[in-house]
Amino acid sequence: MPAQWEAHRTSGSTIAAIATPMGQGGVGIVRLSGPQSLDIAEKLFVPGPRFKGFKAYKLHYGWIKNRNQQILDEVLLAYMPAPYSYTREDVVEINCHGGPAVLEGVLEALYHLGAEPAAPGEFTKRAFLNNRMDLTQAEAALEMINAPTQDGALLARDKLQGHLKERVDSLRDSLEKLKQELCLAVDFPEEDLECLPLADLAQRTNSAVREIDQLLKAFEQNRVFREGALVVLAGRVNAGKSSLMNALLGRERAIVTSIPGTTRDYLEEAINLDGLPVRLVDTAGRRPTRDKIEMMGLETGRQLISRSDLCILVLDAGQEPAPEDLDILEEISPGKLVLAVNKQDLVSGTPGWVQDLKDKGLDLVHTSATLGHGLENLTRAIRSRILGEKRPQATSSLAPNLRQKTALDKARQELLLLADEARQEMPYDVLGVRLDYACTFLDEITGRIVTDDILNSIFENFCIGK
Ligand SMILES: Nc1nc2c(c(=O)[nH]1)N(C=O)[C@@H](CNc1ccc(C(=O)N[C@@H](CCC(=O)O)C(=O)O)cc1)CN2
Ligand SMILES: Nc1nc2c(ncn2[C@@H]2O[C@H](COP(=O)(O)OP(=O)(O)OP(=O)(O)O)[C@@H](O)[C@H]2O)c(=O)[nH]1
Ligand SMILES: [Mg+2]
Repeated sequence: MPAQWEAHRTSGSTIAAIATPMGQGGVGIVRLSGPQSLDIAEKLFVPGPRFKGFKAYKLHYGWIKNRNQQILDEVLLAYMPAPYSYTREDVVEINCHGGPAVLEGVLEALYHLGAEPAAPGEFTKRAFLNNRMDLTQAEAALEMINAPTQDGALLARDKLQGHLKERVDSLRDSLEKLKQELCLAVDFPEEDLECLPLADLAQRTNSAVREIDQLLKAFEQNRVFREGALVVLAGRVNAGKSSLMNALLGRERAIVTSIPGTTRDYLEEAINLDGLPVRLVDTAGRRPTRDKIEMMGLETGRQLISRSDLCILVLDAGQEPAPEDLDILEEISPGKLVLAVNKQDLVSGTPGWVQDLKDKGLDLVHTSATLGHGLENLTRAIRSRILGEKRPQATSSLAPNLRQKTALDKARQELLLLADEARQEMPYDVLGVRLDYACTFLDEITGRIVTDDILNSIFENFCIGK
């Protein structure tokens, strides 16, 4: 462990928090970590008749008292002694009935006996500081909780298991080794050591860059599984955007009326499209307007479209595309566009202009939001526009998160500079400094080098009790 963290480890405080969500549940867990965990829990626990002392990793049946020494709830209690626990400290978990009043009563009693409230992510932070996991694994715990779909969970699992850490560490080790070979040539020039040939250096730098590129590619490919794809419904007023939003969600989320200009602001809802997590956004319908509020809504819509992974242009099958629709057709590349020709129930046959759009090779589906027709085709079109035919490769594509990606970018940049400087035959010690920088950026990913700022920015996103 880096020396700077010794202080944290020996700080000796015992933290407590409710580890399960607030609300009613079958079971709710209150968690303690730190040297006083068992002492504190013991003072509140009234064991059942078969209890013969606290055994590690057993569930002990009994009752728990509140801070006034009244029996509060029937519980199961687990004791996990250091260092074989989640945090590597003594951990006690109290499994209560899952109601907020019970859990708060227990927590209050723990505070009363000297436990301190845990900060967000503090259990996992302690696990990291005590070397039970590296930073990529700590982040994976959060990604697991936030995973919007099962595929997203599989990606988090790979990192939780330490596969990203292994990849980054082995890349770092190869650069470290390269640097040692360079330095040997610098430090003992008189010994006539064979210098590392520049061609070797170039080749090894190159292969490190390629390794980084693979990880960066996985970042892009898997982004939608971590965050959800942004899909925006757009088009002229009254085309049926809000109706389609509701139909896809399966509930009446957005207001629908026959009055053009019903939606003025945007609405966002999360939806799982056959495993693809989507943030579906309904926007204000387009039309010429001087209304200030409506203009603001339209501007918001435009910004959403520009950030979107996919735009669904909703057209009214009974009307030729309006200039506003043609604007969207112009603005957006066909790869990010699906046309939904809606109100299909009101027309018979395929109007000529629809055929023209199809002939242009645009992705087009016929829908009737009110009858619920064409929704599967629309879902399929959205999926295949965003994903192609691929699903995430749960075992082979290790996907860095944004923080990790940013550090990889920086390491890659150093390696490219190194390659450049090697071509200019710069001195070996100059080249060595580039390798040092690259290693430093890789170390930021795993947390071998870490600042308080990095730690805070990671763990402030956790929930309390994790
Ligand atoms: N009740 C409960 N469920 C939970 C957790 C928890 O902390 N408590 N977890 C929390 O995120 C996750 C499981 N992760 C865990 C990771 C390590 C250890 C642990 O005690 N490891 C020890 C002992 C391992 C062993 O006995 O083989 C160790 O690594 O030394 C516990 C949970 C999900 N479910
Ligand atoms: N017959 C038929 N009517 C539809 C269909 N989809 C929507 N409508 C009707 O068209 C009208 C407008 O629907 P909305 O969903 O509010 O349209 P919008 O595009 O959100 O409109 P704005 O919010 O004004 O931009 C409503 O009266 C809907 O009932 C459809 O597929 N078939
Ligand atoms: Mg609407």
